[in-house]
Amino acid sequence: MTNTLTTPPVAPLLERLFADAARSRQLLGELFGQLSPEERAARMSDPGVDYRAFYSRAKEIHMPVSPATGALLYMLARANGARAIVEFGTSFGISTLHLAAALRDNGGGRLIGSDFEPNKLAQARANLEAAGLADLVEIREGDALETLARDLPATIDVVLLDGHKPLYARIFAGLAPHLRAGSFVVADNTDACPDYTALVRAPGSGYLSIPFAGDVELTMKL
Ligand SMILES: C[S@@+](CC[C@H](N)C(=O)[O-])C[C@H]1O[C@@H](n2cnc3c(N)ncnc32)[C@H](O)[C@@H]1O
Repeated sequence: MTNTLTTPPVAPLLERLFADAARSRQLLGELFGQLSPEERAARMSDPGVDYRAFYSRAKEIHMPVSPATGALLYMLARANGARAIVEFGTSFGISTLHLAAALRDNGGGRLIGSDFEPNKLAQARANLEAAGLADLVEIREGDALETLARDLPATIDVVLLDGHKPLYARIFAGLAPHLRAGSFVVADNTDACPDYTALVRAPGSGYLSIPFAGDVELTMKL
């Protein structure tokens, strides 16, 4: 049985994008090298830090989910029959392509992405066009604290948290009322947001939540 993720045009496009991302990782090292230890710590843990300035300097850098996390996103969205997906942090669209491929194979739906970097928005949209998945995706331009706080689907089946780490708990709080039993939330790089993991792991929170692959948190609404 054929599927969208592992066949052309999506599969070769993802292969190229992951290769581009691996090359851009060196730029990330250089960018972090330009920050003082205090700036580095704040960048990972302070919700009030000027994160927009940092991401502007990182506008050529992909910072994608890993291939394994990408495949997991596709599997989760297929498994729970996702029709509505929200993504905090789209970048060049690598995670978006995995999730939109799942929507296509589920028979359709809507993915709301978010980013504030014009270069990344343009590249992500071009990648979705090239993949034949653009009709399923709306990428909202601006700070996700605002763009993901309005006009959300009544029910959201899958969420990816992958923008500025210290904002996860706030973004999640806005999306949580839309989750249903069986909805999944995947949060990348959660080493940097203990407040978020404490929230979803708390006994009686209404979620089952586990860490895997080092710093990814997988959460299901009970
Ligand atoms: C780690 S990258 C996302 C990678 C993407 N999920 C993928 O797998 O290819 C984080 C992205 O989130 C964006 N971002 C960070 N904080 C944001 C915010 N508050 N609102 C909108 N976008 C944000 C950055 O510009 C950056 O492109």
